[in-house]
Amino acid sequence: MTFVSTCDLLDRFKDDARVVLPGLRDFGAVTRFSGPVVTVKCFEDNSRVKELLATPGEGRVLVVDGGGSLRCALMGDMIAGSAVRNGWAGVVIWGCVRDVAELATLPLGIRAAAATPRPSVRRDQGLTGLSIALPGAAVEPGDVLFADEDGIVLLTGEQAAGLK
Ligand SMILES: O=C([O-])CC(=O)C(=O)O
Repeated sequence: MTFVSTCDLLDRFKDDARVVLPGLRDFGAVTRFSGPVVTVKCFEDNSRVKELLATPGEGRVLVVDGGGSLRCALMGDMIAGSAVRNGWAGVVIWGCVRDVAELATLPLGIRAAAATPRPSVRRDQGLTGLSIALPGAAVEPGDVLFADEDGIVLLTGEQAAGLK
């Protein structure tokens, strides 16, 4: 997908573009990324994140509503490496990551609230394909997410299809 800067998107779509509140940090080696959204909602359990990132990403972005938990990490270098091998454009997590030094070397867009060394416990819980939320912005499966140095913006698939 053609990359358009988040500032240009706001100039064009104004209040019709959804902007995630500032605060998610950049952990990957790719700072600018975009793609259609796949959603996960989970809490301190990264079963769905691991599963989905092991399937073909086809340039999509996995958006994880982890409830903002700072108690454990929903992705580390093994799962992020699987995302790279499977062609995901990025992973945006309202929650934590770990293995920060390794994540910084991976050709993947990665945004998360913070880092913590504690892994999550996989109990096979969490749902995919739901309407979820990042701070300040609702996120629907099939939205298109754009991330760059200025922030994270969401458009509907229809709005994004009109960008050329
Ligand atoms: O396995 C996990 O839960 C997270 C992790 O450390 C990795 O992806 O390397």
